[in-house]
Order: sequence, then C-alpha cells, then structure tokens
Amino acid sequence: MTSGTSGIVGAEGLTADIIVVGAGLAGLCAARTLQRAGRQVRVLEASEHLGGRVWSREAEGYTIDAGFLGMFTDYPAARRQFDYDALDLIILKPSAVLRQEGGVTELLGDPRRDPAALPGDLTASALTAADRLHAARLAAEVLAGPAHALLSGPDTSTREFLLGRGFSERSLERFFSPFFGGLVIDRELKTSANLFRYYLRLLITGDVAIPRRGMSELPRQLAAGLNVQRGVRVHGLDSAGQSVILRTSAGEMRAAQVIVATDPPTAARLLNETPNEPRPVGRGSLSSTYLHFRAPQALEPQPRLQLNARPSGWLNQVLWLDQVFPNRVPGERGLLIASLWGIPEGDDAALGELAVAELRDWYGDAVHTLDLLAVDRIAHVQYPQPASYADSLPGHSTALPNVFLASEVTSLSGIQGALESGEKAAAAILGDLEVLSRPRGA
Ligand SMILES: Cc1cc2nc3c(=O)[nH]c(=O)nc-3n(C[C@H](O)[C@H](O)[C@H](O)COP(=O)(O)OP(=O)(O)OC[C@H]3O[C@@H](n4cnc5c(N)ncnc54)[C@H](O)[C@@H]3O)c2cc1C
Repeated sequence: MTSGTSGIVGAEGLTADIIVVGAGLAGLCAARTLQRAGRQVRVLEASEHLGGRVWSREAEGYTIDAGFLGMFTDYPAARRQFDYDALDLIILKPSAVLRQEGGVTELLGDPRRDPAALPGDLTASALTAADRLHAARLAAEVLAGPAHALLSGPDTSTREFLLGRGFSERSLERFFSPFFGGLVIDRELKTSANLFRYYLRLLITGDVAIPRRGMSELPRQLAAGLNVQRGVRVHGLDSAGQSVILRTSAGEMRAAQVIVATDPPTAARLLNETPNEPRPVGRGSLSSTYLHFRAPQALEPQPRLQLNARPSGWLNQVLWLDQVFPNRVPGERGLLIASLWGIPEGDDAALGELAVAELRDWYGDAVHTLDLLAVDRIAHVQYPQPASYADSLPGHSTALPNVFLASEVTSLSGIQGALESGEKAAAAILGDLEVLSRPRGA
C-alpha cells in the first residue's frame, strides 16, 4: 500500500494508530482526547480550513463567520473543552427584537440581565397575559433538576407541547416560531419539545457568546498541537484484518482505528449506510443562506438579534455585527448578517436583492447603502430533530470493524452534540466507561 503524500508509515505499515476523518469540532475533540491519552493520531480534513461548520474568514477587511453561529456558554461539553478566557468571548444580549407585521417592533428577553426588555416582556402584543403566566411557570419548571434530564422522557413536538401548556396560537406564531423556530430552522415548531426545554434552560442559566476574533477561535483552540492534514478527502473505508484502509485524495492510508467525524450525510456514505437503518446516521439536512452586507454606517444602533416574526418571506434573523464586534469592521462602517430560510434559487446578486427587498420594510430607502459582501449557502446547518428523534440515534460503534462515529448525529445537532460525540468516540476507543455513561446533553 501507499501511505499518502506525507504519510509517516509506522512499524505495521500504519499511517497512524488512529485516523480521524474530519476536522470539525467533533473530530478535533476526539483527536485531542486521544492524543492526550498518549495515542498517535492524525486528522484528515477535506477542506482547507479547520472547524467544519464553525469557522470565520476575512472578506475585504471584515472578519465574517460562515453563517450566524453562537455558543451557549452553559453547554456542559463546551465548559469541559474550552478555555473561555482565552476565547475572549463577547456575550450577546439575552434579548431579541421581534419584527412584527405592520412595522411593529417588540423587544423581549431576560429582564434580569437586559432590563431594557422589561417593558416589552410586560406589554408585547406577541404574548397574552395568560402566555406571560405560562412562560413564568415553564421557566421555573425547566430550572428544576439537571439540564440534561430535560432531554429524556416522553417527547412531543414543540408546537403540541406549547399548546398543551395553554400558550396561545398568537404566541406560537409571533414569538416561539421566530425565536425557537429561527434557531432550529423550523418555522412550524415540529422540533422535539424536550430539545426546546433543554435550550430554554441553557438560555436562562447561561449566555450566548461568540469569540471576539471570530468562531474560528473554537476549532483553533481544540486543534493546538494536533497533526491535521488539510485538503485530504476520504472517499471510502475498507476493513483489512486488524486495521482499516482509507481511500483518500492523497492515496491509500492505513490505521488501526478510524473515527468518522464528517457531516452526517457524508458519514452515512462512508459507513455504507443502507436504507431502513433503524438508527440512521443520515437523517436529512436543514439548510440556510447567510448574506453579509456592509454599509457606510449601520442603519440602526441595535446591538441585539432581530427576528422576523412575519410568517411569510425569506428573512429569518438579522444582526448588525458592527454594534457587537467593532473589531471585525474596518473603520466606522456597518456590517450586517441576514439569514434566509433554506437556499433560495438565484445567484448572489439575486439573493442580495431578495433580502434587501424585505429589509426595505425595516429601513426604508436607506437599504440602497447596503453592499453585498459575501454569501454563504449552507446545505447542512443541522439535521431535523422532530419529536422522539432521540429514540433512534446511532451510537459510536459502527458496522465496520475498528471504525467509530463522532458526530452531532449521536446526540443533538449543535456544538454540545459535536463536542460530546467527540469525547465519547474517543472514550469508546479508550474504554473509558465513565465518559461513555455520561447522559446525552451532560
Ligand atoms: C450557519 C450555522 C449556524 C449554526 N449555529 C449554531 C449555533 O448557534 N449553536 C450551535 O450549538 N450549533 C450551531 N450550528 C451547528 C454546529 O455548527 C454543528 O452542530 C457542529 O459544528 C457540527 O460539528 P461536527 O464536527 O459534527 O461536523 P462538521 O462541522 O460538519 O465537521 C465535519 C468536517 O468533516 C469534513 N469532511 C467532510 N467530508 C469529508 C471527507 N470525505 N474527508 C475528510 N473530511 C471531510 C468537513 O470538511 C468538516 O470539516 C450551526 C451550524 C451552521 C452551519
């Protein structure tokens, strides 16, 4: 066999003891855990950047994240894996502006940490008086017991759960759909109610934060000291006795053990998943488009996330990043990120016009100053997590001998799920039962 262009072939013809396929958060977390346990690990990454879906780049002097991402500071796995001080986190305000029909704007949030949200919390048209009482009760309920316990037990859709709790249809349409639906890319609130309650808990007890220098700080911290080979795509895996052969764009490589840490659709292919698998790795994809606009100046001084609460149109969330990250903007300029539901057809210019047409309702003719800087069309942002999705999650062992899975798809779609899966895939190799028995979401 050949070892690949820069493979270091070990005594048994191995390129490395362990090869991790994919340098997203799951793969990097698994690789770091194994390397710290004394294993020889190599990470192969198809793209030229670290972090998979979590990364930032420079565009004409602006630092932009590939999409709008934030980390819940109370993710238990993030607390274990990251040095928060070194990440230099900027905490987003725990509130959001709801843009309702007819040009009405309503600020809602946690009044303890953002007192400006108090009047909206008390009077916003999105909530009835009864909704406010139900919300207070729900908040108290999710605070009882550990956060991860909210992920287990009987499940239903968020929509059914909220209606069952007495929340009004109006609150679902005008508040919960733009707020939680916008987060999980599911306007209809079909997503698991257990997941909703888990996220609600984390939002009450912690913050949403983004590193000052960009989301790339997360993978950079995990990857320090690791052997990561970029630009190497793995096309297939073959079992070979006690080892695994990897067919890659840089030739064949061989490892005693392999961790597949790609996005779920690719992982399903590499693991030769067949249809009707009871615990599928490929579970579909929710997609989204992100438009980055610059402007001579921000069109408003709002440092909070803005949620489009109108039930139609393409616009989902909007944030003026220059108000939160002045360091990412050259000079006194505006930088706006707008997310769209799905991936509309059309070239960049057409998508820019689509977003500007909807933003015109917010900012009037001043939208002519918006200049499209970059577009990210992301086919797999998350996988759908409907009611009871967790009943059929795959584990870390696979049908291929010596091949393990580290992926958000083993837990929940997000940074917690990715890190947790990296920890557990490594634990499966190391035989670390304590980590393996940690509950999902803990
Ligand atoms: C725009 C956006 C916003 C998000 N917002 C949030 C948020 O606010 N909070 C949150 O918690 N989560 C959020 N998420 C989800 C979160 O980013 C993911 O759940 C998490 O990063 C998944 O990590 P991963 O390592 O499992 O997969 P990935 O990040 O997909 O990493 C997989 C890696 O494998 C590589 N790869 C793929 N195929 C191959 C191959 N054949 N050979 C070699 N390498 C390969 C890829 O290039 C990639 O680097 C968001 C995601 C996106 C895209």
